[in-house]
Order: sequence, then structure tokens, then C-alpha cells
Amino acid sequence: MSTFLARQSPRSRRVTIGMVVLLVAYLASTFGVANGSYGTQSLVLVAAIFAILALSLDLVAGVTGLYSLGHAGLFALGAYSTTLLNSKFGWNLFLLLPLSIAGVGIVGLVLGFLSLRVSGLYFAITTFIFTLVVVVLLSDFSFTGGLQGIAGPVFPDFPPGLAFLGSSVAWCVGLSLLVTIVIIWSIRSSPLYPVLLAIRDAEPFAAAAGVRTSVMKVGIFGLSASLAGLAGWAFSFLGFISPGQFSWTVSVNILVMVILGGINTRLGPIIGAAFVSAFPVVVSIDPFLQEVIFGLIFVVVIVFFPQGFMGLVGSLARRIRARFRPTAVVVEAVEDDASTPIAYAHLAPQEAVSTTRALPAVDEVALAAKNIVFGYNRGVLALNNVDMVVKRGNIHGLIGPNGSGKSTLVNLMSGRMSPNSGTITADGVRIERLRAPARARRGVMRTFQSAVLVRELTAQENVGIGLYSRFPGIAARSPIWPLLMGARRDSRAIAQKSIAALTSVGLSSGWATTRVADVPHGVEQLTQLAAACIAEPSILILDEPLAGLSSGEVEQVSEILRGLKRAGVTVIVVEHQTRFIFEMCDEVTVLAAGELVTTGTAADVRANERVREVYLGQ
Ligand SMILES: Nc1ncnc2c1ncn2[C@@H]1O[C@H](COP(=O)(O)OP(=O)(O)OP(=O)(O)O)[C@@H](O)[C@H]1O
Repeated sequence: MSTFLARQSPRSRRVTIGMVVLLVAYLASTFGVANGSYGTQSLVLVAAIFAILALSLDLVAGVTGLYSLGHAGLFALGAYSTTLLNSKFGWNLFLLLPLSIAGVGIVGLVLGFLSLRVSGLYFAITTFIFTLVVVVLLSDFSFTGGLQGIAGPVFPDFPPGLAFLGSSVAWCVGLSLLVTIVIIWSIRSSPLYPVLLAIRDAEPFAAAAGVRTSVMKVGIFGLSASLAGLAGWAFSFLGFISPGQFSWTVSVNILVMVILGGINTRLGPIIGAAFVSAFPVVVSIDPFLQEVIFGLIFVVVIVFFPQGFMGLVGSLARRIRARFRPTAVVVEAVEDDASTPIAYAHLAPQEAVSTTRALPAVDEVALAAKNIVFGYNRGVLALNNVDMVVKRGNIHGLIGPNGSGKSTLVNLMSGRMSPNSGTITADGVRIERLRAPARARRGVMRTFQSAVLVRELTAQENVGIGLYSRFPGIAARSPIWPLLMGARRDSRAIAQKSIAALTSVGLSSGWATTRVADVPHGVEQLTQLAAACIAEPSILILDEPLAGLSSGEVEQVSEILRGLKRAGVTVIVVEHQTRFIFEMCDEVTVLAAGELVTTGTAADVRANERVREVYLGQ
């Protein structure tokens, strides 16, 4: 074992040791519970099942931002389908396990689909109604046992030779919890985790990085529902099941567990489930008083420690770490080495765009928007019959007074919206009806006017999101990520490329490991530039990249753009700083009041009478 560990990298060694510790803790605690008293067993097993539910809810609510009150309903479907199919039709309990997981997962996919139509409070209410309907149906039908409920199936005991293991139900529930922990913690340690946070906090950024956010939301909800189905399957072995055990208050209770323990944390949902399940047993007083005390604890946590128990522990740990962290510095100037394209300096030679991309043919068109018409909510047209043709390898400026339609045109070119009429082609292919992720996979990437990033993640983790479409199968591999050698290699590659991308835009490693919430505006802008550059775009669209930057940082961005141009990347840049635009750009397009004024070289545009009148104020 020690030779095996010695051959591993420090990170792999930590993962291996973590897995061994988890397995030993699981075996020891399950053995203890399985041989414990009936009272201990019923308390711990119920807590373990609620831990599964809390972990599964945290995946959708805490990580992905889909607040569901439907988990009690999904839980009920798992428990009742197992009980009814076994007691009425004699189906094998072990066959019912995958059926329950898959069946409830499919219902979850349907519920997840609703999240694409309604979000936030409306999604919570929709899922709440789902739970109500499930419970009403279970209460009304006679074959479900009505309000009285029905006896759950009997889980087979261990054979006599293994009787020393104790209660088989305890092992079954323990194994279900272990599997859930492995799946959730694997996702959290995979590159999918930052992507899910981006879907929650910065969906346009995730979409611009090539993530199909709708598919991802539906899929994650389906996975979470499957885990609720697993919890229901295991719960059916604990005795009698009745509709009251799955009412809407149970959905709320699962959410309370997540919040008390710490939303979006590894251990929080488990601690919350243990606390809420044990509370009535430990504080064994008048039930009314008990509820009042529990309510007070919840209010105190929400008001003073909104991140729950684990959030409190985490913020203490961050404060201690911050004391020992070296001061981060921005590299003020980027070396101007004409032989090394700055934005791609981090890539291996065989991957570097500059070495693989043929030099642009003169006047070859990279992106063309023709006859673009677009109006918001059928109101006044924001763009009326606008043309913009961008030549390959050029830096092309887009300027115009406030409200002239620059951001709207950028959003249409990058796929955030589609035009009412007109065509957009990239590399000769029509893209105007493609969504942002599809355009990103075609090499059309963008940044946003005010940086759209995940504030709780470090700059390095944010930049890594930009690589999502470059590493196949991240979502499919994520539930067992640390167990896969190739996946761990990919994690290392993503981390290395992210640091290199940040270095290439002039950010030191100190900033790479700082949370975006704690970095200055300039670092935030450079981080989103690195996140767009890392995926080697062929066309890069920058929406006001200089907004709020110091003169040193402006010079730094200019240098980065020159590096991109040398690497053959076509850059479209929207900017108000005309000095920068006229200095940097090969061609400039000018818009005014949603109409095209002119396109031409900096000299042509500066000399244009209409431009001087509408924009330069002369
Ligand atoms: N989400 C929206 N809903 C309705 N109207 C909008 C929306 N976004 C922009 N507009 C309108 O569309 C027109 C063009 O706006 P747009 O933001 O594209 O201009 P802009 O040139 O980028 O301006 P700025 O330089 O201030 O960013 C404006 O009249 C604006 O009020």
C-alpha cells in the first residue's frame, strides 16, 4: 500500500487516502449501527435517508440554483413504487432498485424541463404543487392504502454465516448513502462543478463557454430525482409508509436541513439531516415547545449564519488562510515578444493556434452580418438593416453613441439572441439561428460588458470553465470523476492551462487562487478575457473590455489584442475609447440609433462627416 501511495502524485494520494478513510468510516459506523439497539437504528437510518435527500436537493438548489420543493414527491414515488410493485406484483426488490432510480429520474427530467420555462420562486411553487398532487393521489387511491398507508416490503436478512453483520436494512441504507456521497462529492471535485455554479450565477458566461445550459439543468435535476428515488427505495424497508411521511412539509424540511448544515457544501446537507432528525430525540420536551425552539434556531442561523454550520467553519478557515497568503500582484507590462502570441503562449506547440492556423488570406471574410433587423419585445427597432463584415485576422472596432445598438449586435453575433431577420455567417456557415453554446463550439467566443463570472470561485476556476467544450465527456464522467485516472489527468490539464491563460493576460498566480469576489475590477476583466482566450477562439468578440480599467491595464489589453492578431484570431471590439479603437483597429463600423453609419479604416471613419456629427460631436 505504501509503495502504491509513493508512486502517486500528492493530489492523487490525497484522493486515495480520502477514499480509504471514507470506506473505513462507512464500514465501522454501519457495523456499529447494524448491531445497535432498535432505537439507535431507526434514528440513524432515518437520518441517513434524509441525508441522501438533502445531498440530492443541494445538488439542484445549492449548486445549480434550482430551488425545488418537489423532492418529497419524488421520494414518495420511489417508496410507493417499490412497495406496491413488490407487494402487489411480487417484483424482486433488487430489480426494483434500478427501476425506482430510473423511473423517478425520468419524472425528474420532466420537472427539470419545467425549470427552462419558470425559474426562482415560480419553479419552487411548481415543484411544490407536484408534491401536493402526488400526496393527494396517494391518499385517495385504495390500492395505495389511502391515508393509513401500507406496510413496506421486508428486506432479506443476511445468510446465517454473515449474521454477525447485524441488520441487513442498516447496511442497505448505509450503502445507499455511501453511493450518494461518492456521486455528489465526485461531481463537486470535477470540472462540472464550476460549470454548474456558472449556470446558477452567470448563465450567459456558461453558454458563451459552450455549455448547453438547458440540457445541463434538466440532466442535473434528473440525477437529483434519481437519488430521491434511491432514498424512497431504501425508506420502504423501514416499516409502514403513508402519505403523511411525504407531505410538502417534508420538502420544506429537506431544504431546512440543507440551509442549517450549509448550502452548497460537501458535509453541510449530511450535518443538517443529522441535526434535524436527532433534534426531537435529543430535545425531548413538550412537542409545541420543541417546535418553537427549533424555529428559533432556524431563524438565528438564517439571520446570523446564512451559510449554515459549514459556511461558518469555511469562513473561519478562509480568514486563517488569508493571513498566510502572499500579497498578489498584477504584472504591469506584458513582454512584447513578436514571436510568441501572448494569448496562446500557454498552449503546447501542437495545440497553439499560431502554429496550426494558416495565415489569413487577404480580405477573407471571418464573420458577416447582413441586413440585420432586431427589436426588443416588438418595440422600436434596436437594429434596422445593419451590415457588418469582418475580415479574417483583423481587429474590427464597433463604435457608436450610447443606445446605438452595439451590445445588441454583439449579442446577435454571439448567439445570445437571434435576429428578427437577416443573416449571420461565421467562416461561411450560417449561424444566426444557433444558440450561444453551438457558436462557441464553432470558435465564436465573447466577453461581457460588465464581467459575468462566478464570484465565489477563484479566477483560475472561472477560466477553467472556458475549457468545458475542449474536454469531452466532463458531465458524463463527473459522478465518478476522482475514480478515473484519465479524468484526474484532465483536471490537472485544465488547472495548468487556466494558470497559463491567466499568466498570458498578465495575471500572477496570486490572483489565480483568489476568489473573483475579492479581486479588483481590472483583474475581473482580464480574467474573463483569459476565460474566452483559453478555448482558442477563431473569432473573439469583446464588449467594452476597457470599461473601468487603469491606463496601465488598457496598455496591457492592447498588447493582448496585438498578440491575438499575430496568432490569427479575428477580434471584434466594442469600445467607447475612440483613441484606442482608431489606434488598434484595422477597420471600424459605426452605428447610430440602430442604423449603420459607415465601415472603413480608422482614417476613413475619422474623416467621415456623419461620424463626426453623430459620434465625435464635431
Ligand atoms: N433588454 C432590453 N429590452 C428592451 N430594450 C433594450 C434592451 N437592451 C437594450 N435595449 C434598447 O436597445 C437599444 C440599443 O441598446 P444597446 O444596449 O444595444 O446599445 P449600446 O450601443 O450597446 O449602448 P451602450 O453603449 O450604452 O452600451 C437602446 O435603445 C436600448 O434602450
